[in-house]
Amino acid sequence: MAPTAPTHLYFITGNANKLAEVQAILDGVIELRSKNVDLVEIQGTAEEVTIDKARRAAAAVGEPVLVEDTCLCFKAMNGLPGPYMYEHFATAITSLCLTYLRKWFMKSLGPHGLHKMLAGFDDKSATAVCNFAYCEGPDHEPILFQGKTEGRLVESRGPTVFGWDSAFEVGGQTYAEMEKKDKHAISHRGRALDKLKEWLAQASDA
Ligand SMILES: O=c1nc[nH]c2c1ncn2[C@H]1C[C@H](O)[C@@H](COP(=O)(O)OP(=O)(O)OP(=O)(O)O)O1
Ligand SMILES: [Mg+2]
Repeated sequence: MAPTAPTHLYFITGNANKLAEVQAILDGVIELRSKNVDLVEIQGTAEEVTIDKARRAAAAVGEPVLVEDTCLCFKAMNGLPGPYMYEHFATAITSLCLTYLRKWFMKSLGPHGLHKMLAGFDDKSATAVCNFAYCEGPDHEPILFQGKTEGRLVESRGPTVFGWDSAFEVGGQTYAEMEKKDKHAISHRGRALDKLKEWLAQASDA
């Protein structure tokens, strides 16, 4: 059965900053309700984690749901152990990184210390990747919407309200230094939600 456009969506998150951004970006597009459901996050690639999370959320809520998973990836670290080891390294890092490492890094280094992660590397480039998954309800296949933004890891500049916003620079400004609407116009989250909006528009025409 082809997925149909929902009239409302439950955005399942425990992160208040994400919720505020998603509400702002989807304002006037769809009725967004929020719910914090404690969901088990499996180990796997970012895409697998998000799709599985959407399935669990739909089963728990019994309504159309949206979930999101964000990660910040560093080119220097991926490239490090060479092409052969890369596969093993990347798999191990992806699964570990997703659930524990990135939170551990954020907690122990904080936004002010985050740049130290790449202290030994010349390449400071980083990619912010956002995966949203929409699931119409229990027993429906989730649909994935991905957005990516290239930037670099810098010493913290701007307010340290949201995760690594003050340490991720795009076009000369950190996310934290940008007006919210300017961040949304180029952010990983804004880009992923552009795809969701496009899908919603098409699905409601169909
Ligand atoms: O635009 C962003 N700007 C700066 N930092 C960000 C952003 N988006 C996520 N982050 C940070 C917050 C969290 O410390 C970490 C993992 O995010 P992530 O695991 O997806 O979120 P979470 O577990 O806090 O919420 P949820 O309940 O939706 O899974 O990345
Ligand atoms: Mg999470």
